[in-house]
Amino acid sequence: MAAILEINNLFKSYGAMEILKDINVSIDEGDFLVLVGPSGCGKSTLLNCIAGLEPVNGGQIAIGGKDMTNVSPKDRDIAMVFQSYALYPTMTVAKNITFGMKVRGIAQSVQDEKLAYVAQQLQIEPLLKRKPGQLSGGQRQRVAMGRALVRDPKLFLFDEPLSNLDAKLRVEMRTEIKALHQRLGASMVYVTHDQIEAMTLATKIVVMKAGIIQQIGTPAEIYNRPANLFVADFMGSPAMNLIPAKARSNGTSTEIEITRKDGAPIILTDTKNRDLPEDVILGVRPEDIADAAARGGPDSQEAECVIDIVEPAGADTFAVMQLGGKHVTARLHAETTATAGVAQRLAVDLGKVSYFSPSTGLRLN
Ligand SMILES: Nc1ncnc2c1ncn2[C@@H]1O[C@H](COP(=O)(O)OP(=O)(O)OP(=O)(O)O)[C@@H](O)[C@H]1O
Repeated sequence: MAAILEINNLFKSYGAMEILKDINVSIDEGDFLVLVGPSGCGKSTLLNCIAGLEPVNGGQIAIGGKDMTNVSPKDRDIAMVFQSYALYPTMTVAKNITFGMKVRGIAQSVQDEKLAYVAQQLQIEPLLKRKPGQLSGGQRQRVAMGRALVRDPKLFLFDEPLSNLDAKLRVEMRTEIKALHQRLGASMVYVTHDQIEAMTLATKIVVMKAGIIQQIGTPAEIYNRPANLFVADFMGSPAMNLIPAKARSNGTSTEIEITRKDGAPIILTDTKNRDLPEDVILGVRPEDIADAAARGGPDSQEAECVIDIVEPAGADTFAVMQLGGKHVTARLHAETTATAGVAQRLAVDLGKVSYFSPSTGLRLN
C-alpha cells in the first residue's frame, strides 16, 4: 500500500534559524499521526509545511503518492482545522460549511447532500441556521471540522484543535474525534503538546524536540520502549521515574543497585543477562512499582523504602520516596497501607523497566 503521506529529508529554516532538521515520516491510509513535543519544537511548522502554508528549504513531501513539495495549498488535496476555528462570523453554520464548495462551483444538490451527511456525522443538525457567535466553543470546533469533512480530502490536518476548550470538553471532543476517525477511516495528522491527547488518539506518534524527531512509533512502543531520556520523561503522567543506578552482570542475570535516602543500597536482580555498562539510568513507570502484597508479574523484585509523601488521587494513591537522589513516584492501589515517614515493602516489575545511558541519554535494552 502506498503511503498517503511521505516526508523525506525535510529541512526548514526561518532566516538563519534551522527549525526542522532532516524530518523523515510516512503514514499509511487510515493512520492517525500525532506530532507531539514541547512548545517551540517545530510541530506547527511541520504541519504548515505539509499544508503548503510554509515553503521548505530542502526535502520532499508527497501526498497520495504525488510530489506536493512545491504545490499550492489548495491543490494538495488536504483540509486543515485550526485552533482558532477560523469561521466566518456573518455566515450561518450551514453557509460556513458549504462556502468552500460554492466557491469551487459544486452543484447545489451535491452541496446539500454533503452538508446533510457531515451535519449528521457531527450531530450539528439543530445548529445549521445559527451564526458562530451563537455557538459554544465545542460546537464551533465541530463546525470547523464539518468544513474540513465536506472537502473529503486525502489528508486531514489538525493544529491543536482542542486547546481553546475547557478541560472537560477537551476530553469529550477527544473521544468524538477518535470516534470520527474510526467511522471515516480517514488519514489524519494532528498537532498537540498534550501527551495524553497523543497517546489516546494516535495510531502513530512522532515525538519532537528542537526540530529533531526523537522517536516514531505506536503509542504502546513510545510508552513501553522510549528511545531516550527525553521521550521517557515527556510521555506519561506522572512521568517515568529515572533513577541513577549501577549495573553488574554475573553472566546469567544482572544486579541493579540503587541507593536509598539513608545511603543503604537496594539490590534488585534483573533475571535477564543484559549487556549494560556499570552506570545506567533505570527507568520505571509509576505503575510498575506496587505494594509488595499486590506484587505484579513474575519479574517483580521486592525492596523496602521509606515513603516521604502519600497523595490519594481517587482510584490510585501516589507514594513519593527518594531513590538514587531522585524523587520517585509509585502508583499504588487506593487501599494501600503506605504512610508518610514509614518504611513500606514495594515490588518493582523489572520485566517492564528501561535502561538508559547517562552520557548519551539513549535507550540501552
Ligand atoms: N514565521 C516565523 N518566523 C520566525 N520564526 C518562527 C516563525 N514561526 C515559528 N517560528 C519559530 O520556529 C520555532 C518552532 O515554532 P512552532 O510554532 O513550529 O513550534 P510548536 O512546536 O508548534 O510550538 P507551540 O506548541 O508553542 O505552537 C519556534 O522557535 C518559533 O519561534
